[in-house]
Amino acid sequence: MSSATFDKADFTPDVLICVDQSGTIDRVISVADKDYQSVKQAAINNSTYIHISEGSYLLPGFTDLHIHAPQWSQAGLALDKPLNEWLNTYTFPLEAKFRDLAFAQRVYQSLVAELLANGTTTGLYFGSIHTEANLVLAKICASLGQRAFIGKVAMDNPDQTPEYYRDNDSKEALEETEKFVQKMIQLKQSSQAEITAVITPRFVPSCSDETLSGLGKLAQKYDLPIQSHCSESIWEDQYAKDRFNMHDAEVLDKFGLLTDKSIMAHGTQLSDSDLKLFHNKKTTIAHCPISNIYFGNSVTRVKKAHQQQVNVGLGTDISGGFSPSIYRNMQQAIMSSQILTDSGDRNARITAANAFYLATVGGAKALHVKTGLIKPGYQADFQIVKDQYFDISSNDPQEIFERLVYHTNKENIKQVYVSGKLVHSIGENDNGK
Ligand SMILES: O=c1[nH]c(=O)c2nc[nH]c2[nH]1
Repeated sequence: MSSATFDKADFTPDVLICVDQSGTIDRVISVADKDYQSVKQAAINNSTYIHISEGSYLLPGFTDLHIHAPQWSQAGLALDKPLNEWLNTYTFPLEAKFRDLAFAQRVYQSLVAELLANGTTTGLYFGSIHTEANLVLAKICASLGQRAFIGKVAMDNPDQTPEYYRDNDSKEALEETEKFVQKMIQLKQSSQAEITAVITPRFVPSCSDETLSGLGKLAQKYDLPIQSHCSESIWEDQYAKDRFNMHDAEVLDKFGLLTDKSIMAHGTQLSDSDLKLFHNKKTTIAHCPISNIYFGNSVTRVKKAHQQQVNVGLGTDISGGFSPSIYRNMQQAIMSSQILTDSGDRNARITAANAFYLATVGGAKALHVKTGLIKPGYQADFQIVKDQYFDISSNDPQEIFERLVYHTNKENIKQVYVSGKLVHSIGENDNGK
């Protein structure tokens, strides 16, 4: 199953999906094609054939567009305060601990394994301010086989960050960011892993003007993705207006931080004109529907953004969001859009097919990776998912699809592949049958 369009998921039974040595989908052969049997037999003979049994389905892996890696041990805790109090009370003290690399190793190993087990084959991560701990995360993603985009968090504004957890000044924020970028380039070359550095101003309140501007220039110099938060709560939206007399999105743009490689989390407060700016800049929104319930003060207008041709993907926002599962976030995205509809935005409701598109195609477009679809030329990022209600429910393809969106949990995700490589497995494939 994969997205045909924003509104429709495709279901293709009885196909052979051929993956080449580099982990790219080479051909998708239908049972009606004349070489179906011979290609299948050749794969059985050389032991590369994997059969997906009745009641299980092959789906593209998911992209999680917003993960705060150092907050993993806090997931499901401490969600009782508004954003700025939450940051100062719980989150900055926790992130400050990542100067301890042994602690970073333990937490990051657990997080990346958990995300893979939940079907997330590509992750876009905020690290902490610590260059070395962020490299620990990169090495773990490389060794566990997840495609990863990772940012050293830059935050130097003494008015909005505590002394114990900030870059000392703009010079340090920019130098450490550049050092991280260069070390990631070296690590990518030596490991051949799919890892990329991301320019990461935490958000406008945390950063001085010099840092915002310097980071915009670094993104341009190295042609890198950018991630931050934008208009994520009433407080944060108002902060930009008070400091710059501009919308948050306009501030980010002024500093060169809205590009076609930018992914801005949340956007609950984005106005129509902000969406127009996102469209013009080809910037993506990382929609984090669980987190928005706690911090967003509103529901992100996904349907409106889509209508204004703004790309949208999904994020768990660990730990503003408590769940590492993109399935759980697809469900919440649909439920939250119903609340928006009930509040008077009549066209706001999104469907299961829409949510699945965000989790697959939307995320892949944001990061300019060829994943999210099961088509020749795309990376073989797959999850094999068992429909736990196959025996007792309708087996109409559309209903199977909706059931998978609503009921899949990590126990049902049997195998996960990134670029054709098995990165997670529970249970057996019935190879050769
Ligand atoms: O959900 C969020 N989590 C964070 O860590 C953060 N920092 C700034 N803004 C944020 N929002």
